[in-house]
Amino acid sequence: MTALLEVDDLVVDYRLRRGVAFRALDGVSLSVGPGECVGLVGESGSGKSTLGKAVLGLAGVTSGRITFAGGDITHLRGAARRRLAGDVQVVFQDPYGSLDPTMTVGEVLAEPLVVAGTSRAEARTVVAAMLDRVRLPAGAVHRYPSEFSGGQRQRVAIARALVRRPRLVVCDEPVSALDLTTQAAILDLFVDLQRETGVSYLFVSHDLGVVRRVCHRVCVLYRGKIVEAGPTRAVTEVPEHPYTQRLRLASPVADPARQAERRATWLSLREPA
Ligand SMILES: Nc1ncnc2c1ncn2[C@@H]1O[C@H](COP(=O)(O)OP(=O)(O)OP(=O)(O)O)[C@@H](O)[C@H]1O
Repeated sequence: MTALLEVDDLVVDYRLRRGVAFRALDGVSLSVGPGECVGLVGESGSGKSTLGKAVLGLAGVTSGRITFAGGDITHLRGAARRRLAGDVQVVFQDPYGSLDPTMTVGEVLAEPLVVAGTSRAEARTVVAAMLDRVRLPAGAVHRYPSEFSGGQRQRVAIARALVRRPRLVVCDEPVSALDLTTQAAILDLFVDLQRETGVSYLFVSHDLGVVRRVCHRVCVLYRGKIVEAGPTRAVTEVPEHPYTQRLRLASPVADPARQAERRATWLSLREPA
């Protein structure tokens, strides 16, 4: 499979003060294929968000290369970066990262379409269909993000990310702030949307249980380096690297009692197709 996103030997240094830098990513390579969901897991501080930011052009790259659909986007800025927004989108942990609280949901969703040249009438139709897809009521267009629950607000953020039909969405801990039942519903939505649209995800999470539910493959990041990568089932069930094993111990996946409880809750919450 030809990769949609390719990250090759990426190094990101944060400059702390004059002459002192911190290496947040140290030679990271990974790829995401079309229609593929690749998980990036690791404990806090391992560099997950930094990788997401580098792909989005929000973190400066020291060395290495990021290519998207065959084009080098490593240092893309300005108008070229804005053009890429049609193809590469993001869902943050905090929906307010992408939702302007002063705009109604209808305005939030229509804005990227209108900016891209869609007529207002057509944008209204696309927005209505998008709201239906993320299972929000049509009346949501007139309401403000602050008038929704955290889970509903995340549905708005997902709709906003997908409204221009991007090819890749960077999902940065998109369910971490939600309770378990809402997490399940939102993760199911990610899976369904991926199947319906063929979009790819780079899915960042500290929780092996979360990536297990959505991802085809998983990469494990430890202190800025990928220490293990492979099919989701292999990495989450029989991890080889000691760090992944430790990560698994910290995850509900590892505890049979909690795993059974969690699985029962999640399965019972699966919405009918
Ligand atoms: N702007 C910055 N300036 C300096 N250091 C930073 C900056 N952003 C992140 N770091 C450092 O880089 C490392 C990786 O941070 P990053 O946010 O990518 O980790 P993470 O795995 O996403 O963690 P979390 O799950 O807590 O968000 C951390 O040690 C962090 O302190």
